[in-house]
Amino acid sequence: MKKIVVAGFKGRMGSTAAKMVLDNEDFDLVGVYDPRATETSLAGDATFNNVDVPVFTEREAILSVKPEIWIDFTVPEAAVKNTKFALEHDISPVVGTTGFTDNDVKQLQAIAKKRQVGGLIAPNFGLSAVLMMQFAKQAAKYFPDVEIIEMHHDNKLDAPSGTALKTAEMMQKERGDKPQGNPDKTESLPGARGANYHGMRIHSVRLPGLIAHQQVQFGAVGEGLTIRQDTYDRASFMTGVALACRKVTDHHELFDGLEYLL
Ligand SMILES: NC(=O)C1=CN([C@@H]2O[C@H](COP(=O)(O)OP(=O)(O)OC[C@H]3O[C@@H](n4cnc5c(N)ncnc54)[C@H](OP(=O)(O)O)[C@@H]3O)[C@@H](O)[C@H]2O)C=CC1
Ligand SMILES: O=C(O)C1=N[C@H](C(=O)O)C[C@H](O)C1
Repeated sequence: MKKIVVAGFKGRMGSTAAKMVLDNEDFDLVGVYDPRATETSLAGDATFNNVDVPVFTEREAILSVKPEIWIDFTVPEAAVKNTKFALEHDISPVVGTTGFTDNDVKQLQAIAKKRQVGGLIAPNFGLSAVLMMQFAKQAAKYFPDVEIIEMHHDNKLDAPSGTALKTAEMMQKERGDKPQGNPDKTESLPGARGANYHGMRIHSVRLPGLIAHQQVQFGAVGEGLTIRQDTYDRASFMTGVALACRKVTDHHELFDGLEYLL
């Protein structure tokens, strides 16, 4: 049984992940972490079947339960520190928190390499999203004019989404830099053309009722191609999180994307 700790266990994703760990016979939930938690155990919390799992508010204290895997769905400032802490204590991170900079990822990969600890940072654990990114990368080679429209629930903190940024990065490797649209364009409302990533435009929609959705829309002379992915339930992310928890300890480096473990 893999001993797992979940950081951000009160959040939308953290609570879903903690329940997935509890429900999986290959996994043992040895603790949950939130520095602002006031309870000391999950016993008494019906969301988690009243199981007696310790609640930690201090990172150091987590070492007492000897976790092998650290699942993280928190906020970027906390997640970068948590991932560093996990790697430095030979705990394999499985991180879904978005908002890591390229520099954060490089520094954490260096620590993982030095300590020979396996881990994963993935902006999206949904298989449909991983495929959408790969299809978009393929298409960008032939259709360099492209815009990303990502759509999320209105409680989301970061924009653009981690998935949109990763999609743009992957497409940029194929198409390079290319300004799009009319060079003489004007914007009577600032931001009307969206964020600019090496010439590609990214538009972030935030609405109640949505979970996570993305459309990658390509245009060329006389034709167009749209690749769309929809998340209808956060449970869909758990296939990828569980897969990562099973595989990550077989490795000795920190991967940046679920595709490296598929
Ligand atoms: N990779 C993927 O597939 C997915 C990634 N995400 C990403 O996961 C992250 C979380 O999303 P979501 O669950 O919707 O957000 P929520 O706001 O619902 O949850 C975030 C949780 O983090 C907790 N938290 C805040 N600060 C800390 C800290 N210093 N240490 C530990 N926990 C802390 C919050 O607790 P408190 O209430 O006490 O502040 C809260 O419970 C986001 O970055 C999001 O983009 C989301 C969906 C899928
Ligand atoms: O905050 C979310 O909800 C999601 N965040 C991730 C992102 O920023 O890409 C993954 C998914 O889109 C849901």
